[in-house]
Amino acid sequence: MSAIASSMLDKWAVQGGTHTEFEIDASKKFQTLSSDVISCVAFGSSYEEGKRVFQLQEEQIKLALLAMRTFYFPGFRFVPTKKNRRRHSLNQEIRSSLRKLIETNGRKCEDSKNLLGLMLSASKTDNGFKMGIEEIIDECKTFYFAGKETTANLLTWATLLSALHKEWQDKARDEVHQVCGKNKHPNAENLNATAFVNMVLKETLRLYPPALSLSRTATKDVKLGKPDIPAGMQLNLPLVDIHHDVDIWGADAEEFDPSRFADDKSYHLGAYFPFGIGPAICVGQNIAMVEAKLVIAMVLQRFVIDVSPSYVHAPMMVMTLQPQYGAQVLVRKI
Ligand code: HEM
Repeated sequence: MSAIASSMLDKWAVQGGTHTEFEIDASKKFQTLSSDVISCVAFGSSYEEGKRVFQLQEEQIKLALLAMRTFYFPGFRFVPTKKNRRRHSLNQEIRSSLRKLIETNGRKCEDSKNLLGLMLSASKTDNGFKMGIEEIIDECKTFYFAGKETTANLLTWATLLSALHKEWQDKARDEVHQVCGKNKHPNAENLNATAFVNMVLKETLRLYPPALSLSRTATKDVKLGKPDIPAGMQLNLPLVDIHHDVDIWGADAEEFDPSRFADDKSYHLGAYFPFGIGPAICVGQNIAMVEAKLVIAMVLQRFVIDVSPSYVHAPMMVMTLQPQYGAQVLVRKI
């Protein structure tokens, strides 16, 4: 991870050339970085190899959003309209790209402990947990999707908020320099001691949670307080609204204040749940937080960040919460 982050930051420095300060779109940079990290850490491949899958999934998201905004007639998805045919062919192409990727990288992953290696070992066991290739492809699809957008958005909003709140950026950088040094890559031990970075990330996840809401379907009749919920009813948990609720967070709920998470302060499970809640809670939350802490710490080690005059604040929901016109920031080498 640190090698991938370091290579991205080297490219920033080259992009700046002789300029002391230059503009980057943090959103684009972090999309590529998190794609690379998930490809490498989970599947032992690189962004270039997984690129086609990411591109196809982006097109899938656009088509899924269109469908979600349209009135749905049961069975309509089987009608061979132009969009439905494209949806089908995208799914086929993603599956065949992943199948090829598994064939190419599978052998070298077999002895490694990455996700693909573990799934391939599970495909060879004779116990009740044997996984078939189609199941492995399904899991890969989920991990590619879940691992890329969410972490990229956390990094993007954390960078923007640090640029807007220079006092927190300075505190976090001083701490990183003190704990990890100015030139060395942070490691697992010293990253744990970067309390301010952690607080900034947690507050970012409160104000700009990548997943805005969760949905659940009642499997049996239940009574939740006063309302009766019949089996089969779909419930929407408006995570973002709860994270901004003044009754929970106080009158300054809209303000960015990482000190809410000082001294590892935790909140009620139903008040703060950026990674979901219950048995379906995000399986990638630890890797996502390690990645985010590492990348933010490495950015702060090398650059000072300001919001660019060209940045337009327009958070937009595209499956995850993204900046509609990009996240333009000015970076200055230290
Ligand atoms: C900041 C980053 C991330 C956020 C905010 C996030 C958030 C979430 C949320 C809200 C859910 C739904 C949980 C629920 O329904 O209760 C979820 C599920 C999931 N996430 Fe993440 N996620 C992040 C990063 C990742 C990463 C890096 C991976 C992969 C390495 C990942 C893999 C998954 C998977 C596989 C699920 C489905 C779990 C299941 O249905 O059993 N996530 N995530």
